[in-house]
Amino acid sequence: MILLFLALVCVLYFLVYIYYKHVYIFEKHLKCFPSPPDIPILGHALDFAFTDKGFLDVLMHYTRNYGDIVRVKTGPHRQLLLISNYNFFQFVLTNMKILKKSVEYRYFHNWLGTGLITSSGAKWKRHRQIITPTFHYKILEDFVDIFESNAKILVKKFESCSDSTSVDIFDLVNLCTLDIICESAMGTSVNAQLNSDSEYVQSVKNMLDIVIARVFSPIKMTDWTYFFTEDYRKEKKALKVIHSYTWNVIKRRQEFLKSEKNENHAGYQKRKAFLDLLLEANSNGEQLTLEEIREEVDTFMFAGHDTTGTGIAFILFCLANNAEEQAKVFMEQKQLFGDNFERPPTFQDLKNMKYLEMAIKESLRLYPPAPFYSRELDHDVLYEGTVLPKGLTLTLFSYALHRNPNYFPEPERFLPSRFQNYDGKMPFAFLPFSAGARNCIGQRFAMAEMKSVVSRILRSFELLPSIPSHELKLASQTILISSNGVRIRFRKRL
Ligand code: HEM
Repeated sequence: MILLFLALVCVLYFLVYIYYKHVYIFEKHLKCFPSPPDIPILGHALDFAFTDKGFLDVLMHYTRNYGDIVRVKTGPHRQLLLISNYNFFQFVLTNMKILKKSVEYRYFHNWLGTGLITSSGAKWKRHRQIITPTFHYKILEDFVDIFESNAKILVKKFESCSDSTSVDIFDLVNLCTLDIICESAMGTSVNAQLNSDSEYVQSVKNMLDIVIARVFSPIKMTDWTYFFTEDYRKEKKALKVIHSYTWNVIKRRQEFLKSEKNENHAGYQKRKAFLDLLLEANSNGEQLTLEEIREEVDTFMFAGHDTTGTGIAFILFCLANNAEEQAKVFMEQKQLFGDNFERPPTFQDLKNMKYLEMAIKESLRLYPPAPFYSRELDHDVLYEGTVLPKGLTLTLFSYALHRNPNYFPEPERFLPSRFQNYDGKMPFAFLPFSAGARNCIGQRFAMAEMKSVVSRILRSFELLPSIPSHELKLASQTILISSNGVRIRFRKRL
């Protein structure tokens, strides 16, 4: 009897504790923020489970109807603030105490370990310091010919469909950017464009699908139920392929760096891949273990391919559907290349592509490859007099921020010239690469790559709208996609 009584007290105590930690504290501090109608325990979870429109549409619906700071209850345990407010973005991104990523990022751990994207605390800080110099302008110059040679293969692919009335460019562009990042990060080629069936390419694709499925599926979210799913087995298989590829490359590059005959070593060029720079940093006493290097190389492979792929696909779509803007970008190419469109661009050429840069920025504003990114509070934080409790997720919804007419008049229009006088004026209104300490370390690389590939394509083709005209159906996976593809048409330039 006493035991039963004690057990009852324990259960009661546990329930009160859960109520206090997950309901009362949040209710007390966050009631000032507007929130859509919800149901007990599940909160707004059903809005996401039963939408036929997708996650992105639900978030946009909340923002349109409840404002630029919305309180969302994604389940019994979790609450988030959905933020598209300028001051709040600035507050979060400049606060050195809000650096921890939200729990969703843990689904990447089996693949990326705790590389830059997923790590936090002392490990993240140390790695960021060691890796930052590898993205210096001087080093990026070496990658220009990788961009050009892979863009040429993409042009060949487009040539084969230049009579077509409508081509879905999304996957083709993504294979190109996978080749580019593989060569830049590891110094090897997976030939994704020429061999999209390769085991490595398929495994990377599978991992992206599996991770996103875990974010949204209640069964796959929890490790012990995920263990019984087909995806668990698929993940194990894919990771075996990906990790053994990365390990093999690391071992080969390590041996090469040790070898005396660097200069004349057949098969290797003088250009250094990111991996070489990390291995060198290691031998200079910076102390990244080989496992940590593996994590970072896989992180580059993940972070550096479908982001730029999406970015390029959407800018091509924007130019195809805005003939006047395309003409301006093309004019700039003519000024730089004269009649010699076959000349490979130099790094200085890329810097001089100012109008193309504005067009890419405008496309990133409308179609940010990372439409939101999140932080989790590991302690209470005070924001404009309100306590934001520990455990709260802050979701920075850059897609909605970019479409706020207060910051960008006529937000739905593609107007590259708005970036002519933009820089520096409102630094927290345009954030495709995030900002502050955890901003995108690869943004200069990404911008150079996107310019280079788009320039190569524009020098080869006039881009036209597809027939019939194509309306994008935007949706959010690990990145922004269009669920019905990104369709345009090509006309070869003579
Ligand atoms: C258009 C292309 C790209 C876009 C839009 C983009 C966007 C972003 C964003 C929004 C973040 C912050 C994510 C967060 O807070 O959770 C980020 C972080 C990061 N990006 Fe990119 N990215 C791009 C290309 C690249 C490339 C090419 C690389 C590598 C070569 C790269 C490597 C990284 C890494 C390592 C981080 C984590 C940085 C840290 O936390 O210290 N990204 N990126």
